[in-house]
Amino acid sequence: MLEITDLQKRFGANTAVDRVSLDVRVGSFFGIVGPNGAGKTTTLSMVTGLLRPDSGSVRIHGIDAWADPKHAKRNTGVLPDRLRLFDRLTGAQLLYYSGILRGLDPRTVKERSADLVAAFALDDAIDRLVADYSAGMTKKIALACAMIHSPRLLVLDEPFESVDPVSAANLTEILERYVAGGGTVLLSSHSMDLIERVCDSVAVVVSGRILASGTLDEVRGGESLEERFVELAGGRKAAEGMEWLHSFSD
Ligand SMILES: Nc1ncnc2c1ncn2[C@@H]1O[C@H](COP(=O)(O)OP(=O)(O)OP(=O)(O)O)[C@@H](O)[C@H]1O
Repeated sequence: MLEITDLQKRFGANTAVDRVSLDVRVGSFFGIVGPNGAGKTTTLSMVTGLLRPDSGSVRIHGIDAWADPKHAKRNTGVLPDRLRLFDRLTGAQLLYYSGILRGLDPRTVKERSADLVAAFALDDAIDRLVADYSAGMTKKIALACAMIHSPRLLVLDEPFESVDPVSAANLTEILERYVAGGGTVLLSSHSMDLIERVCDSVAVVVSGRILASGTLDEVRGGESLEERFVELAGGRKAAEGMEWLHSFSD
């Protein structure tokens, strides 16, 4: 479904993504994990056409995403990192806008919107301005907007950040059903538990490089994902110093 080859991005002297290659097969639930600043968002932004790579290629369903972005984007639904939504629209208007922008006819948009609102339990909020939504509700409406054109691939940057456990379970179920129906999900998350529960494959990115990737069991190698992650990320740092913190100012 997705073939990333030798993707590279530098910001000045900082190589944020260093020759990353990754294959995500059709029907896979693929997780990317890595410490803060590892290059996850930069990689996902280059996959979804939001950031131009310095070199390397991205193929989505066989289409070169940077040579033929229009075609590739038709196959992709995106939940970007810092959500920039048209939040002076109501949830219903934002869904309608997203559907029309994706070339759907108004009737189809309305039908799908009703299904999405029910699935994401947004009934009470749908006629309110998105600007007034909580962080978790904003994630939900953004994810609903990303799914309305029934893309083959969903690329989700930290979809569960600020989402309560009940809503996270609800979102997970929606995504699992999407994958069971032949969809493919690529997501980044800091929640090892969640990745272990929902993903079949995972890649660990550290300092712009993929240090491990494969099925969950291959990457874990008999340990928990968290243990493996900490090991690959360079181990825990002992919390030393800052004795002044215990000298309380009163
Ligand atoms: N627009 C930019 N300009 C300059 N540097 C950037 C820019 N975007 C990202 N970086 C740098 O690239 C590196 C990778 O950042 P990125 O946001 O991809 O990390 P991340 O793995 O998503 O981190 P987090 O888990 O904290 O969200 C960091 O060193 C970051 O400072």
